[in-house]
Amino acid sequence: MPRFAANLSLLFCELPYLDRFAAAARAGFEAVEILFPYDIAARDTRRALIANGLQLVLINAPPPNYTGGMPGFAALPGGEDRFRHDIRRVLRYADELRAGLIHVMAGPAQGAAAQETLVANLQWAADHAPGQRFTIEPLNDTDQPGYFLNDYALAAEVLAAVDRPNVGLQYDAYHAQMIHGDAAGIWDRYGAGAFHVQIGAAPDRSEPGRGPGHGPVDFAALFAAIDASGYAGWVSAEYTPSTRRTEDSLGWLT
Ligand SMILES: O=C(O)C(=O)[C@@H](O)CO
Ligand SMILES: [Mg+2]
Repeated sequence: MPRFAANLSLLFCELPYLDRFAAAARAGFEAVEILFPYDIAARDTRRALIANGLQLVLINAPPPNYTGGMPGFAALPGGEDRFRHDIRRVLRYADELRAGLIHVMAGPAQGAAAQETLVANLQWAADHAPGQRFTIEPLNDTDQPGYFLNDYALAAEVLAAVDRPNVGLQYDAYHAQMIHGDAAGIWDRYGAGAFHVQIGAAPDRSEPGRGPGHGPVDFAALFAAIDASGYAGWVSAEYTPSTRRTEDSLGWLT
């Protein structure tokens, strides 16, 4: 079985932010990810991680976005100065929190200029922080209308153009299923070399499971394919629990 991490921006949200760490540890997780930790002093998040023996796998950049704002702007021509400013800021957080991965969000954009901007921004980030690993993730059009990176083939094209060893794919079974209707096929085609994996059922983005209320993805088969591919990173549970308490949604772990 893969090593599973908990996304604390979606899991354990029935608890205040700083209490989610202990809840994740109690549930057996050894690693977590946090999409936007920027409203909280990094030292408080760091303390919660250490107190609960947790590793931080990933944070998102550039902030702030997503909670009502723009979902990133790395692909927006003209936003380069702001991009660099925000990457510098997110690097300070990543450093203090020992976040292994930074997810760079492309934002709403279209066309060749957007693609060139995204590639150039990612190259700048990769060269500016060669010891840091960055990811990009295709997001589906229903959740993120107009988002530039909305397809796995496009992500592969962007990564080939960026051509840096510290920039890689963030595969999310939920988005892969929503975009292409075939989460397993997308893993088989694009999973090799992925830096990070996230999971959630589609279309309802609930806990991994199959059938009524969850959708068609066979997660046991997907986990086997991920293991067989040699992927050694974390597989992060990024879903909205269908149960009131997150721990009651964790049956899929066993
Ligand atoms: O929406 C997702 O899926 C993500 O992984 C997020 O990082 C976007 O904020
Ligand atoms: Mg995701």
